[in-house]
Amino acid sequence: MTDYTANRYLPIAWELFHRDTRMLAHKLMDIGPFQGVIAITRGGLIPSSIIARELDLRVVDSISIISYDDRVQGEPRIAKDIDRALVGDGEGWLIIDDLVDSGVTARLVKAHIPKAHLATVYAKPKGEPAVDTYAVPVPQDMWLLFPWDGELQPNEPLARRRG
Ligand SMILES: O=P(O)(O)OC[C@H]1O[C@H](OP(=O)(O)OP(=O)(O)O)[C@H](O)[C@@H]1O
Repeated sequence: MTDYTANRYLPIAWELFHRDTRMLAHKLMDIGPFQGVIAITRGGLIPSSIIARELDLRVVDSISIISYDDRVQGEPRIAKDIDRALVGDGEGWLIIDDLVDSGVTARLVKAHIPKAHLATVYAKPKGEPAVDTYAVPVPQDMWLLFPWDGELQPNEPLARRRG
């Protein structure tokens, strides 16, 4: 039997990503107000921009966590920290990422900025408990292919692919 599981990508188009992020914005409107956004780079940068626009927030900071090397998870580390003088313990701040998968990144950031509200657009079951709010659940074994990570090219039907 053909093994197609190696290709279980779920492509997310720009329009769908924008719609799902706006869905998250609606949920966050019921939870706020917030005073600023912290993007978890790099995946959190684009949703942070959309969320900041929808929630009319003008102050945006970022934190960079490096934990994957070509899809293999290693020890997570902070490559770029927040402005602590601005953010403090995170009270009233919103942390945004595109996806929570294993939850490693979200747990590290929550421990680092404990009072902030952490939200993701997409959430896999293992990572779901690590975030405060998310918009769309996705199966653990699917790889989300975000629009900035892919390009249009011809492909084979799933039934003809080999792993
Ligand atoms: O729940 P986890 O298992 O920690 O995975 C989720 C993290 O993985 C992705 O980032 P990635 O490390 O691929 O970096 P990038 O956003 O810079 O591409 C994603 O943007 C999250 O930050």
